[in-house]
Amino acid sequence: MSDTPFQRIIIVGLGLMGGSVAKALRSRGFAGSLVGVVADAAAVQRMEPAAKQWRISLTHQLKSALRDADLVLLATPPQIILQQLPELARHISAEVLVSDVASIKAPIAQLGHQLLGDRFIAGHPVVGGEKAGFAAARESLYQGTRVILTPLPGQAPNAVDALSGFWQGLGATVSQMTPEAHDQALAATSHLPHLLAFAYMAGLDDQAPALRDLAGGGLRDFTRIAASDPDLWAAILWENRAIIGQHLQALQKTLGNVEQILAGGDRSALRALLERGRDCRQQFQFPPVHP
Ligand SMILES: O=C(O)C(=O)C[C@]1(C(=O)O)C=C[C@@H](O)C=C1
Repeated sequence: MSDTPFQRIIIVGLGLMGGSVAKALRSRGFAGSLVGVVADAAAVQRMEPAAKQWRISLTHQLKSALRDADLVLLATPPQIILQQLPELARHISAEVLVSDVASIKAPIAQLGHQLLGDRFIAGHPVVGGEKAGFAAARESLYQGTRVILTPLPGQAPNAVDALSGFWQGLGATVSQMTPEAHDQALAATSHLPHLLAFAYMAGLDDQAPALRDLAGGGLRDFTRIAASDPDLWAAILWENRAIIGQHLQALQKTLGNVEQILAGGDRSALRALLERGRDCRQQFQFPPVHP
């Protein structure tokens, strides 16, 4: 990691995603300066011992941190990124590259480009976990995973290359698409599955006292992501609500179909649907499972 194009990196938000970037950088030998911007003075105090172990300097003042940076990585929830971008734009110098890790791209890319022009390249490492916070962050999180960058067409190729090189240095494979295509695809592969897992468990709430000791790994695996942070997911789902609404309509059709199959007693149609589901799943290339 000594060959990273950036030597002064600021990570805004040291939760699972930002914390994992910091730990990955240090464990791969990054010797430059690493500053973590956290919410407030209490967070600085609370996180100081853990941050020290990873040679991360902490501050809660974004403005003063920005003085000394060549890469600023926004790793706060999307609703916070949308609030932080204007402050960033007011204080940042011309040479700094800014990126983010949010699951939703169109509104962030739009505002980022509007405020920072070529200096902003939106990004999304397609990996995460239901556990939040710096303690849950892992140095291996990005190893073998995909990072999607959504630059403007023709945007400064040097900056895009530098950011790609940064993520590749952490073990990721980098690709590019438009923010709109990203949000359309991720609605199906990530956002709707989260919504369904949360909604399914919410629907079981009344029966939970009777069912709680009767679940196996099936329910655990199907709903693991319903253990994720509701604030974070409310923001992601809200920002992508129009596209998710379209996907929900398609899903309702599928479920209506299943209902008809069951009501009509069409066992071979049921089997065919399940087979189609299994075969479809086999086409996906999932990221590595981390312990
Ligand atoms: O593994 C999980 O718990 C995740 O939620 C990861 C997951 C996903 O696969 O949907 C969620 C959001 C991220 O932006 C990317 C990946």
